[in-house]
Amino acid sequence: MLNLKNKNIVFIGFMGVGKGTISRALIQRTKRFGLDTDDLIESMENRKIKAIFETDGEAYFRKLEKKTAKWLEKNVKNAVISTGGGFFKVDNLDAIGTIVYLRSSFDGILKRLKEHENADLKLAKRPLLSDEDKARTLFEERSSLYEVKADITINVENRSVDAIVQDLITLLHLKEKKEKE
Ligand SMILES: Nc1ncnc2c1ncn2[C@@H]1O[C@H](COP(=O)(O)OP(=O)(O)O)[C@@H](O)[C@H]1O
Ligand SMILES: O=C(O)C1=C[C@@H](OP(=O)(O)O)[C@@H](O)[C@H](O)C1
Repeated sequence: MLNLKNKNIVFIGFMGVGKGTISRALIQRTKRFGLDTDDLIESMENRKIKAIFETDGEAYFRKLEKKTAKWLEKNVKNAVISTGGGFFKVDNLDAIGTIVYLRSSFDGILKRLKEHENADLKLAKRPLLSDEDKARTLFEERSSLYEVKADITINVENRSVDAIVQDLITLLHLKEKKEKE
């Protein structure tokens, strides 16, 4: 069983790359509890992310992410945490846990989202994906930044959820072993 000194495992990466999906699969494998920062924000505000962006704008949403990050650092341990695509910019990311970056190309992410049976819904709930050109620019701006923040980077393009989770567990065990030495 993973110990990692009760550290949280925190997923970062671009919108739609699979943070929620991989985090839920890891929760099943490790029997840890899981949290999602967008879900925490939606319950704190009692409205959807889309409505928050529409009514109060992105800057307000980013403040809520910072507040969530502080709460996680102070109150949560031994959990699997999935985050929104811009959450990685909070000041205290490192203090929340072991950071796992899920990496894919932009086209790989779009292809997957568009193939999904609820594709329209998946795209509509993400305000920053509504304009494909702008989303591509954002992806290019963020790609190297995610990499810098990561303790572990995993390639997820064209790979099954099971294969990704298996790799991740191996890498987490290796990290655990190194930290014990
Ligand atoms: N490895 C994968 N293989 C196939 N489909 C995936 C994989 N990872 C994610 N998906 C699908 O991609 C979509 C976006 O995944 P999601 O976990 O919601 O992304 P995020 O939380 O990063 O925004 C979902 O429809 C999900 O089922
Ligand atoms: O990339 C971003 O800045 C955002 C990603 C979204 O989460 P997902 O990555 O789960 O789509 C959500 O937090 C919000 O729409 C902003």
